[in-house]
Amino acid sequence: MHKDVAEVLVSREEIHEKCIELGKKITEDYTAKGEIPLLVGLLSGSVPFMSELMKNIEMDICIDFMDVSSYDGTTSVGSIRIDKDLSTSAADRSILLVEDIVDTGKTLLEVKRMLANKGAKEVKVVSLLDKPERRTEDVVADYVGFTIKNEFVIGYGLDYNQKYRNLPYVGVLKREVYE
Ligand SMILES: O=P(O)(O)OC[C@H]1O[C@H](OP(=O)(O)OP(=O)(O)O)[C@H](O)[C@@H]1O
Ligand code: HPA
Ligand SMILES: [Mg+2]
Repeated sequence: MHKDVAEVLVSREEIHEKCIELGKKITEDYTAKGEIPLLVGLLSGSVPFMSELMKNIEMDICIDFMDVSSYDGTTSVGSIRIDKDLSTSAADRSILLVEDIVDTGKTLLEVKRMLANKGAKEVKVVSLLDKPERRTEDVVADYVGFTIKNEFVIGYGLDYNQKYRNLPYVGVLKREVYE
């Protein structure tokens, strides 16, 4: 375990199993409604989860990425900045947004609004983690891997000041690292 991790919340094996389960459910749901989703990953946090999840979706999906940022250290700055927009047209597409975590919900709410403004037919969300205690916005993910307690987590895409994204598990960051 990394020296800055207080506790492992979700192991790499649990994430692996969850991605199989979520991929199966997403395949079934989209097959049933006859839609091919455009998977949109939010950079940078969604990268490890998206790469694991997409391998378990058995349809001819397309993928794209957006880069939006809202966090400085452990603090949500309240407004989001777009650093990279979609390369594909969102018009009339069934979009499945891929997130590492839904925390306050601000990022998700803004991105959902942007995609709706671009004419997306549907915007659903799959998130590896959900931290409902911190929610300030009325927004939910349609598919959730793990619901976690209100602690700052790192690993499997999640960072603290751009560090720890490569850890193969999700862990709680030791308070002494940021206090
Ligand atoms: O629900 P919220 O309170 O909006 O927080 C969740 C968002 O914040 C983090 O992204 P961040 O802006 O830190 O960018 P990153 O993915 O590059 O780390 C995380 O990856 C989510 O996208
Ligand atoms: N860890 C890392 N990034 C985050 C978190 C978190 O707990 N919440 C929102 N962005
Ligand atoms: Mg971040």
